[in-house]
Amino acid sequence: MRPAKDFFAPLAVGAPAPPREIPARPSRAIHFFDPGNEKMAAKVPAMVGTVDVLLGNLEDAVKAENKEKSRQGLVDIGKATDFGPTQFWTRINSLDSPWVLDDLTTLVPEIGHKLDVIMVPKVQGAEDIHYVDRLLAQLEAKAGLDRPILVHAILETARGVANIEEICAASPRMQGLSLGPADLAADRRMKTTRVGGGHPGYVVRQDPVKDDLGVPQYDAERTSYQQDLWHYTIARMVDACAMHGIYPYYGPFGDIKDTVACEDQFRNAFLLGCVGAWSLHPVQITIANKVFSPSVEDVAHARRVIAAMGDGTGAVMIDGKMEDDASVKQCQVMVALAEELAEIDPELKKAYDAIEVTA
Ligand SMILES: CC(=O)SCCNC(=O)CCNC(=O)[C@H](O)C(C)(C)COP(=O)(O)OP(=O)(O)OC[C@H]1O[C@@H](n2cnc3c(N)ncnc32)[C@H](O)[C@@H]1OP(=O)(O)O
Ligand SMILES: O=CC(=O)O
Ligand SMILES: [Mg+2]
Repeated sequence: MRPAKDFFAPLAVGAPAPPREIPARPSRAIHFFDPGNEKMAAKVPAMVGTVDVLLGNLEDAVKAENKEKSRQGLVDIGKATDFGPTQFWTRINSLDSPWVLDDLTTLVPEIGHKLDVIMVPKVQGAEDIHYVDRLLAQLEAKAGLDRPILVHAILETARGVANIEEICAASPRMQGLSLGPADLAADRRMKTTRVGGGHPGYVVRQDPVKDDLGVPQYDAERTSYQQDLWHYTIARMVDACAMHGIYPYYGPFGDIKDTVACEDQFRNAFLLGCVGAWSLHPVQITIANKVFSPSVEDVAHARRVIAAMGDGTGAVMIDGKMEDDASVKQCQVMVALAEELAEIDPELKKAYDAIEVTA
């Protein structure tokens, strides 16, 4: 552990100072594309401004023989594109792969000035972040960058989950965490075969009804409810991120055609405290933008509570419900997010501005 006095010092002579605080930037959808896939890459310039984060993926889903092509494709896109309000991220190959060193030593000098965040997969513990942190500082210094590149870790190993707090605290560059349900399921030896989402076998069943003599009727019809496989891990991730002032994200939802279940999964994550989710296909951008933007009804209610609560202390009744210091704080979270999103999304701004705050 670095002593507190050294925590914010650059890790290489000439490297930019690490951030003291991670700014809250809209990142409802982190949209994945393969920069080596000509069809996908060609769509990227037109996606600027329609999605909060564009992420050039170099890791899983890119075939081994295409790794160099995708890396070069990312360099070309990074150089040629003006990203405007959209953040530009990449997911590098895993730290134990033969490609990651070339990923970092190529990307930082070539397009480091454009990259906002580097996503690191399969992070196991603080030592992985320390490695990336030092190497980035050296490369940034060599490239003469004046702004540090932030680091985002994917939570996709059992060890990573066990070490979650130390990962969040490992560097002032840490921007956030994403849940990686596919790799995590494999690493935990969960008996699933999907990329995120639920499972029809993971249920809680109603107790058997009893007959008039009190005998349980095991064969009688019973209600069962599918449960959320990811609840524990998302909640753990949200707490760790909140504690460290960084941002939690739900990861991939692989059933592209099941837009309804994708929306449910994203909304569960939003309600639990995540700020965004991955989009693997353009159709998922629309879902994420909708789900991770507070609804007009929620913003209207939140503004009403804030107005009624005056200095934020005490208790009031609104529509038969008690509101007090704790509920007004939740309302402030909602309104702060709405204001942040309104700055970059004219449609949302119009909708939020049209709200009339009633007594
Ligand atoms: C577990 C994990 O690690 S998840 C993260 C890694 N995985 C990924 O990054 C996957 C990214 N997404 C993809 O590779 C693709 O979307 C697939 C393979 C899932 C589906 O691709 P397709 O079968 O081509 O989908 P579909 O036919 O619906 O595509 C429609 C159009 O959208 C384009 N498109 C599809 N996905 C994307 C994308 N992510 N970004 C930009 N454009 C896309 C297609 O090129 C196609 O273009 P066209 O109309 O000019 O032909
Ligand atoms: O990389 C993501 C995952 O789910 O695995
Ligand atoms: Mg993965």
